Amino acid sequence: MSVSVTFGDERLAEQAAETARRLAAEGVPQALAGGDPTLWGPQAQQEAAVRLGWLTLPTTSRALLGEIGELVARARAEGLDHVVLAGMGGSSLAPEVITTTADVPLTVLDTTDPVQVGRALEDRLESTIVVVASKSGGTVETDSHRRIYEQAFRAAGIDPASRIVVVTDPGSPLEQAAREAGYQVFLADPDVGGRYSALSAFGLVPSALAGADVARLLDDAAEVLPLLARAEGNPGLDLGAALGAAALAGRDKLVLEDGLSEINGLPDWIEQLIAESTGKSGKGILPIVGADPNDTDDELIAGIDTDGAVAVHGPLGAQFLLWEYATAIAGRVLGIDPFNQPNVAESKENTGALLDRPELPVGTPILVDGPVEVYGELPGGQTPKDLSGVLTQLLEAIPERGYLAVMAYLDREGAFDVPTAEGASFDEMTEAWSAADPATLRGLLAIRTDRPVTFGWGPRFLHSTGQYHKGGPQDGVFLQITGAVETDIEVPGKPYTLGRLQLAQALGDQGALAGRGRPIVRLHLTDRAAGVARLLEAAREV
Ligand SMILES: O=P(O)(O)OC[C@H]1O[C@H](O)[C@H](O)[C@@H](O)[C@@H]1O
Repeated sequence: MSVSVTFGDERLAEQAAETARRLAAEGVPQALAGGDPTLWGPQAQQEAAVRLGWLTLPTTSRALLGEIGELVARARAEGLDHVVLAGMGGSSLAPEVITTTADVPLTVLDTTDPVQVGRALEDRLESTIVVVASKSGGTVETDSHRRIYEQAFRAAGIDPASRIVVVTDPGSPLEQAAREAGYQVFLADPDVGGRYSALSAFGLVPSALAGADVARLLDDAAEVLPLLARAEGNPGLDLGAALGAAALAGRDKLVLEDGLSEINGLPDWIEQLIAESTGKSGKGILPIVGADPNDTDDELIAGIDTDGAVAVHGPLGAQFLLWEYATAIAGRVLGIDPFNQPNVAESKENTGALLDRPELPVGTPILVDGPVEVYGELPGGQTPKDLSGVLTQLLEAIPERGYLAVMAYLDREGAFDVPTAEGASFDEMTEAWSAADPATLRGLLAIRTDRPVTFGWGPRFLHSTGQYHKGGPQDGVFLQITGAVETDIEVPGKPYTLGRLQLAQALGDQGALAGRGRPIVRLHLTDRAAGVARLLEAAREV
């Protein structure tokens, strides 16, 4: 196995080398590899003391392999061939990369979209096994999924205890509920934060059930371990020094490229790791996924097994550990605590308060353009005549070093349901999917500006880039998209439906962003399919 960090940019290589030398002289690599919690200053020390367990996971997680193997064998013997993972952020992003890279199917539920959850429920319930994964055990989305699946299994005459497996931290409310219900429980290492948990039970249990070789993942990570205490020839130090030094020098937009890499989807996982770890106290590195570089001077291109100003080569297990270590190093360089997420709770609290109200305060649209209603206040105060005018005004409002974030509280797989002509070629099908996919908006807007345009699915991004949006540099402009719900799903035992929760999540985050004075507009699609089509059409007219 070869693991390396290489530089395609001389200036960056020099800055990184200088920073790495300084860190080595301070004894940082050795101290980090040894789990020293004092590296991020006195304020971070208490949290860091219980957040460095990821450094030993490549060896400690091996103890889980026996029990995981037995679970996999049982699932196979019982013909449970549909693996569903309910988990947000760090509790699902790693398994998603592991299984897409291994090319094995896993249905990930990190959404409150009723259409998307409904599709999963209708898919092979009789042979479904659900992994409910939540470190805290209190995450509302995951709690809702558990309740919904319990009811669905019971209604189908299936004992939920034979189909629900839980991954959580010891002592969490989910552990208690799971024990009472008789579910199999995997307890994760509590000294590992969510976004650092790829090589813990959170990454391994669902991935193994789906058919990925998780022992191999640990082997590949274990090979990196001995390098991490080194002052020289330490790829984690080189990467962390590069990320930190570049950001300090103003290159704080991190374009993640994975070109023809065999590792599939790692940028989505890195996005959470970097955004939540660094985006706070008005500082941070903004990860940009799925976008072409703009060649601006605040951009840093990082390649995963492909070229870049900095490039990281190595198998997936090694990549996980390297990026985690590098993020901790970058945190030290930037002077932030890489283990907390101080602003995530705000939107959640807003959502909770909104759900207590009899009606959600949606407001009155300032403009209606066919199937798209526009809510909020446009920067500049004037209301344009149509949707493309709205998009133009948002693009014009992006500050010099800022960005536009598109946040779609919609069904992330909906585009694949679009009817395609019989006998359509793959290219024709791709074209049809792209024309029905809200994510297509990102690229259409990106070509109208040289500022970064990011795209996130709500509420998934709330557990990832949401921290950066609220805690990082206050130069974002925000575009929310919500959609009408035709068939809603009740959350058993709760006074809300998924649709209401989803809308409350959008409004809760809107409140947090608007409260910071950030420009934010919500587009509501009164007909989802027609709304996406109109939106993409309007973006082409900008
Ligand atoms: O695993 P859970 O406790 O359910 O948490 C899932 C996610 O929730 C929060 O929003 C955190 O900011 C994330 O870092 C975490 O990954």
